[in-house]
Amino acid sequence: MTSSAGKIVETVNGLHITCPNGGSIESDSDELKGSRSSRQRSTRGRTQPFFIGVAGGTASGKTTVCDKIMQRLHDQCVVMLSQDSFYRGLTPEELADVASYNFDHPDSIDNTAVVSCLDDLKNMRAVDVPIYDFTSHQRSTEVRRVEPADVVIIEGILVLHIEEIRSLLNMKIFVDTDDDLRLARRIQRDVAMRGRDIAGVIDQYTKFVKPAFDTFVAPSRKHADIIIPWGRMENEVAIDLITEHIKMKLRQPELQRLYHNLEVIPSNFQIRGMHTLIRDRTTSKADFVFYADRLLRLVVEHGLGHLPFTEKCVVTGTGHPYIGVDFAKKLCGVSIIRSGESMENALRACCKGIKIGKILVHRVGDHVMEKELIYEKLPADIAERHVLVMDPILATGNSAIRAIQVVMSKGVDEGKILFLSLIAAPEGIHMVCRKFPRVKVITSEIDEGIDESTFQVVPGVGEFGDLYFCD
Ligand SMILES: Nc1nc2c(ncn2[C@@H]2O[C@H](COP(=O)(O)OP(=O)(O)OP(=O)(O)O)[C@@H](O)[C@H]2O)c(=O)[nH]1
Ligand SMILES: O=P(O)(O)OC[C@H]1O[C@H](OP(=O)(O)OP(=O)(O)O)[C@H](O)[C@@H]1O
Ligand SMILES: O=c1cc[nH]c(=O)[nH]1
Repeated sequence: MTSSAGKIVETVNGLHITCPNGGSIESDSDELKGSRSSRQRSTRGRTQPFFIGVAGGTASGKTTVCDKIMQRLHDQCVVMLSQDSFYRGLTPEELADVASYNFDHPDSIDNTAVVSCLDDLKNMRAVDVPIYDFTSHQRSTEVRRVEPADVVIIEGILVLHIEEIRSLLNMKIFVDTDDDLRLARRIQRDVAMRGRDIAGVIDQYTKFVKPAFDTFVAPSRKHADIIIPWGRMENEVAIDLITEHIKMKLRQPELQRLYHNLEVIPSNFQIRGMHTLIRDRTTSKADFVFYADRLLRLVVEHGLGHLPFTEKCVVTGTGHPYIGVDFAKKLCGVSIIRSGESMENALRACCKGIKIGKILVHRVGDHVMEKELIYEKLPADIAERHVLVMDPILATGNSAIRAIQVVMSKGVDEGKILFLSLIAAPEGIHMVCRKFPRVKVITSEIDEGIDESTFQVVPGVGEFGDLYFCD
């Protein structure tokens, strides 16, 4: 099946998706609503899984919570690891006096192996996970092969206690179950499944399990994003909320999962159509400017939506009150010369009489990475304002970083800066979002990357300034 625009490769919900080179496009309709460019990149290149850590005291129900999350995420590729698999095997001396061995101390686990395993999965490499035998207190000679997945869940009493593990997690869960109930379950389980007797279990609990819970496990609760009350009743509402959040995260472009300060305007076919026009090298200058202006207006409106507001009540033409909001006061724009100036009209059209400053940066000699300030003209009272820094193209991120540094050097708080762009490369997003975690970075599409020799965004548009300003 073909169309004049190219080969039709998918039909989704009645919508035909065309791809000139006949390449494949994923057919999930939710993806179509998201950023197609970023999705194309992620299906071709590496994506990172979503990491969930589930901690809680012994026999708190961590495994059940993980199983339930996995069941609800049945349409995703999910793998589960247990910190227990990484227990160190006991030496002959330790085995000789196993009753004195503290299995609940962080040192009993090979944390280097846990972190290396998570690192491999993060880089989409398969791993061999040890198999631990609770009866012999030894690792088996066999291993379990775990393939990379969209979601990786790791559970264990100490996963939130260990900083190196914690720092890899996108979501941290603590399962909170009554101590009495946990002890009762522990006795039942260790006798039935781990070859222990009741007296031995209680002795181990009093000597090691309870003190370690109080010292390491319970305090790690403060690192949790979510604490799930668990126990006699299984908390289905919590499981639903958690899985909905994970599904939402998985639908987001990968970079948005990494950076809370990155915002990609929700796409639709109207926006995709305008992007197609400005990216088409055969588009006339007049059309390029027309559609770029429309898109820039959307970016600016979206940016303004991130400013603080106050509640305001007005009386409508019917004499009834309408409870609404009042726009933020004290803002200004700063355009990065030259391309950033293309956004000034959009900002003025939205905010009548807004002050707009300008910054000109230039690369230092042949150093693409280093930008020096050539010129700046900023409102004298900029420190009291919210600042919208504007540049349609975020490529390496060096211009944006230099401009943000200049604005901050005038006393503007990082949290009061928004960076607005039309097209952003992942390289620039990493640079800016990492360096300024409190600057909100807003863009309408994320492209594949930067050409290493020209430093242009790919697929990009080309030289935005030339296309917009030159005949
Ligand atoms: N006696 C003994 N205990 C061990 C050994 N290895 C681990 N443990 C115990 O195993 C416990 C960790 O497993 P739990 O968190 O209870 O297991 P779980 O099945 O994940 O628990 P839930 O899913 O929350 O019910 C620690 O409290 C250790 O005391 C061992 O070789 N011998
Ligand atoms: O993220 P970076 O790698 O710094 O690149 C982005 C910058 O490059 C472009 O400007 P250019 O230097 O081409 O000047 P122009 O605006 O005058 O076209 C663009 O408008 C940005 O300012
Ligand atoms: O692709 C690019 C990169 C920087 N500046 C542009 O105008 N385009």
